[in-house]
Amino acid sequence: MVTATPTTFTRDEVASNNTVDSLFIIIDSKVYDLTSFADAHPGGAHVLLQVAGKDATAEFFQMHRHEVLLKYEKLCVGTIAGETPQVLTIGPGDLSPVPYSEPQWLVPEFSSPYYKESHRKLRKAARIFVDEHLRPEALRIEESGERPSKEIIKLMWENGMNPMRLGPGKHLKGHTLMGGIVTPEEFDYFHELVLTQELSKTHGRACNDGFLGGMVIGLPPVLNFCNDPALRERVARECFSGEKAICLAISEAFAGSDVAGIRTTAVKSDCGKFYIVNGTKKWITNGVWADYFTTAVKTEKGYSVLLIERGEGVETEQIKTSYSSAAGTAFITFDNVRVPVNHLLGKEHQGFPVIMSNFNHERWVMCCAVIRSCRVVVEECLKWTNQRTVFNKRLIDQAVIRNKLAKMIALVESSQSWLESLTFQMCNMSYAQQSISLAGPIALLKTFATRAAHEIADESVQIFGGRGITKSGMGRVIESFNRTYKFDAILGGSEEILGDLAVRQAMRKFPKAML
Ligand code: HEM
Repeated sequence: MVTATPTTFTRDEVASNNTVDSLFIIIDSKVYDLTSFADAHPGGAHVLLQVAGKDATAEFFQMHRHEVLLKYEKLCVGTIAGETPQVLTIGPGDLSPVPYSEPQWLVPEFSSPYYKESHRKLRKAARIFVDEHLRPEALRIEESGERPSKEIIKLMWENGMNPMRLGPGKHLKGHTLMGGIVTPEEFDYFHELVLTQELSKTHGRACNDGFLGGMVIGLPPVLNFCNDPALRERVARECFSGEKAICLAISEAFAGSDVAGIRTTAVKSDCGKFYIVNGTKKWITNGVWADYFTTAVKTEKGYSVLLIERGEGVETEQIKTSYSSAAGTAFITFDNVRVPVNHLLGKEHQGFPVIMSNFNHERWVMCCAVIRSCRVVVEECLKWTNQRTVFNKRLIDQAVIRNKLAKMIALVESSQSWLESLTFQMCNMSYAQQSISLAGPIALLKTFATRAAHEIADESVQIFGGRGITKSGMGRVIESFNRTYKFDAILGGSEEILGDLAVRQAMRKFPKAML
């Protein structure tokens, strides 16, 4: 029996620690003393006793994510003399060595016309941020349903992330972006794509919305259409810094993708200084804790958009959806809310252009995120199929599994290529041109990407089996994706509405000549 704890062991020394009173195992040439852990082991003490004193590397990686070893590092008491651990530990910010786990532009032997050095630096810095700060917070609150902490939003602000998430533009002026990696002037849609894709690697779909998703869609109408410069500056400053939260309040129980169906009304007060707002809003991301509501209302001769501040007559209630409450999805009631007339965004009765103005950008952001999440799922499946043995073969050794993976990889790669091609167009078109020429293609891409997500979610759960429907352990990313990918297929315009929009827009350019 080993009495002291040396840093190296022989395999024979480990073999003699094979009882309940002294239970050692080897995983990847490292020695773990599980004597006092065995009774607390979530998989039971019995399975550990079966491998006591032995090399349990294969058994361990069939049942656990690598991160379990990192979390329980204190159980490691040494290594096997003369052996070097083989399992790679991916550090914060590192690229994944798993094939197809990174977009092509990040694979060393591939080149891309789209990305410069500043995009690569931003990728690295953003991933370090996600690995070190955002994912740990996301894992915690995805489960508890809490609002993202003030500290994390402040950290995002200090790194210039919050204004960057609204894309290129004059709102970036004066901000230091990720320690100065990229200047406000050179920041383009590819920088935004990189940031959005990195931020979506939290493994928590609701948290991705919780981390200021409401600001990404609720603040642009204020920046672009607020008629009162002082109000605009104040709201921008408060929302970027996380001091206050904003959301976009358009959809209602009566109207989802059908914006024209809204019933919330705004009537001018007799004194002419206020709008009196009455009505309800539903499925409003971040609405539970929002201080500002960029709200679509019906006015006497059309639709208008008002910036409503939380106050008397504004009530918000959490809606329990299939993802976590960390997104703060709200049902909102406006009951005789008095809104000062300088809070009108754009022109009275001409709110449609204001409502529509950010839709393309919102949908494009959703494409960036869902496509990256699909790739995370592909990575999980590739890792699992290489680790998991069934019928004495690894899953990857089965042709049927390789076929599923081929389909999933092709869907991710084609979506990303289309996304990059459209992003290049965005970089080279004015805002007005984008509205005319890209609304259809972006709508189609979103529809395609969420259909791809549907296929990928379906195949991934088949590959993971029971673990794909289990919230913890090996399949937790797969379970979460299956529960939440539909949010992208509905929010920002449903697949059906967007497909229809794209074809209708194309028909406007249909030549008069007959075939
Ligand atoms: C350092 C050694 C080990 C640690 C720290 C550990 C820890 C854990 C943890 C935290 C879980 C909960 C699920 C998860 O979070 O993944 C778990 C589950 C489990 N463990 Fe271990 N474990 C160790 C070694 C082993 C070994 C060697 C075996 C098998 C011989 C084993 C078999 C299992 C089983 C069967 C489950 C349940 C998995 C499931 O239902 O999918 N564990 N273990």
